[in-house]
Amino acid sequence: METTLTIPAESAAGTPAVPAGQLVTVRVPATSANLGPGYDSLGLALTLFDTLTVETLDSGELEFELSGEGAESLPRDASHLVVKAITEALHRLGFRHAGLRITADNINPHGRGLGSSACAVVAAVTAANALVPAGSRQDRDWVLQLTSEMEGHPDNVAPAIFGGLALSWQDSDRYSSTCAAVASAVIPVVAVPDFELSTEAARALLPASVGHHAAAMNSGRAALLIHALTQKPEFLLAGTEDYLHQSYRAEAMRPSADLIAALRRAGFAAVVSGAGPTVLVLANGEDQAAAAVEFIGAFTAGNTPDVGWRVMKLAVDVEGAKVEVHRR
Ligand SMILES: Nc1ncnc2c1ncn2[C@@H]1O[C@H](COP(=O)(O)OP(=O)(O)O)[C@@H](O)[C@H]1O
Ligand SMILES: N[C@@H](CCOP(=O)(O)O)C(=O)O
Repeated sequence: METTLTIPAESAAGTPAVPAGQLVTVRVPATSANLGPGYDSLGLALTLFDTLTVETLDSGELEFELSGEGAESLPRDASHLVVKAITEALHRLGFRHAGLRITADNINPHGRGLGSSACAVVAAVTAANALVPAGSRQDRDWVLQLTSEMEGHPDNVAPAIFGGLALSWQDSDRYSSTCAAVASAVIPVVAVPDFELSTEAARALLPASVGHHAAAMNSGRAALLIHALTQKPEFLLAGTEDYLHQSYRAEAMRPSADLIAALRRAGFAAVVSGAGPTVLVLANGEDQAAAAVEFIGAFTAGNTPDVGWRVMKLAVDVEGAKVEVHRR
């Protein structure tokens, strides 16, 4: 999560409010970005979902019903990320709200590298877009532009919007993304530790530039990774080698870095999920996925006794953000 977008106070004057009583629900998948060498460009949607319901009010109030992740700690005012993103999205669409009831069931763990902030802004912007009249609504590319701007990089928001494996890139003022079909043998396994690392802090650890050799090595692996993910999973281990970010961040997530090194030595394609500290294994088939779960259990029991890990065998979500309009 990078950008805080603010609306000038005077711009709200004269802007129509979305009528009260509109009700939409959006379901958005968690995402694992980077996948090793795909820093700020590759991301995979996972079958772990946050659900956001937004109702427009005319009371001027903000009401919150929060459950799951962050229910006790997230702010219950205009500084809540979902409220900020809805407010900004409505502004860009030529509207404002006159009060909101936010009901959020957050399953995606926060600050763990599974794209929770991207999940939140995609849900919010998608909901805002569904709340305005049909003639004012925009397409999913518009959602990609705004949410990438909010996040500062497109690699989480693209798979959260479109589902599947998203390959994203950036021109000076425009984000683009396309999807590739993941081979059915590829099974994502995540090990989520009980400590957090904010994406902002993890990005601050990266150098301003890297050498030509590292860039060349990384290009080769990123190209190989797409082939491995889509057609030849036997190349997943080689294709997930990264030269741009993981080594610089390792000290900030030592237990995760140790687990990844051990998994890779044992032949599993393990990487840092997003900016960490979650560990992602891209398993080649059910047997390897089961073996990865077992390996993680045994390694962490013996080597990271102070860290609690939640290990989940997931699947690739191919639907992306789904919106349901209850009342308009
Ligand atoms: N569903 C949500 N509702 C409100 N704020 C959220 C939500 N999800 C994430 N956030 C905010 O984003 C922060 C995590 O963002 P970030 O550091 O980018 O980690 P992550 O890897 O989980 O995206 C949380 O601490 C919280 O402030
Ligand atoms: N490319 C970004 C991805 C951040 O993902 P998150 O899930 O940790 O927010 C980065 O590596 O900083």
